[in-house]
Amino acid sequence: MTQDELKKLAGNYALKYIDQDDMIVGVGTGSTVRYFIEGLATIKSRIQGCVSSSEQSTKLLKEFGIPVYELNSVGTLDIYVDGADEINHQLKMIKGGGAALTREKIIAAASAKFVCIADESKYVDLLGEFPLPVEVIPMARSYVARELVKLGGNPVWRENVVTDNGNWIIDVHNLKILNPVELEQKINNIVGVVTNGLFAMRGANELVLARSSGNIDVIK
Ligand SMILES: O=C(CO)[C@H](O)[C@H](O)COP(=O)(O)O
Repeated sequence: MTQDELKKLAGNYALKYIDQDDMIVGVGTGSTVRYFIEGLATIKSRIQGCVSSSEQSTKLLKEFGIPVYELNSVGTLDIYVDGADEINHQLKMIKGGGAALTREKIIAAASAKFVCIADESKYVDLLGEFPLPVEVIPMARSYVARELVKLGGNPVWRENVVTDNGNWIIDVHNLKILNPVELEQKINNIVGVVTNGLFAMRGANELVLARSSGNIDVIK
């Protein structure tokens, strides 16, 4: 199966988590989530709506006629479904390839359960081959980059990308992430960093993993 077919498999499988009527579902961003949203559209009469992690997902949800709520107007969400750029065996992730990491992290924090949907290529032993995205306040870009070098990384500014929050992204290459929780905290402590793409303090609760064979494994 192609990677795209596997993403679709994982996205569709996650509909099983919509197991009550009138749920408000947290949705992430990206090509795997796109399939989840397409699936949600087929059961939209059963849900109340969604909280969205990006302008891109909001647009798609609205095109499908799915109501989109502000996070501030709802309580704790039962479920948040999102993809990942890398996920390890402890279900800690690198996210932010689509530059939506900050809103994704906020909704994940405000949800009781985080279900990650991914194809097998994302499942890794060690995080860090995928460059770690860091969202920064624009005026802090070069200061933050110098601090990231001190942590052993090779920061590269993702030019021409402005996040939904009006900020910039630095991708940090060559990090061997042996302690994701510690690194997440260290990077978040650099002044000018909004957040970084390590989802380690709050990882996923379950991973819906589409194996290249076409089988789905649910890893908890
Ligand atoms: O973190 C993300 C966006 O900020 C995405 O979840 C991540 O990039 C995976 O995307 P895709 O499903 O397209 O491979």
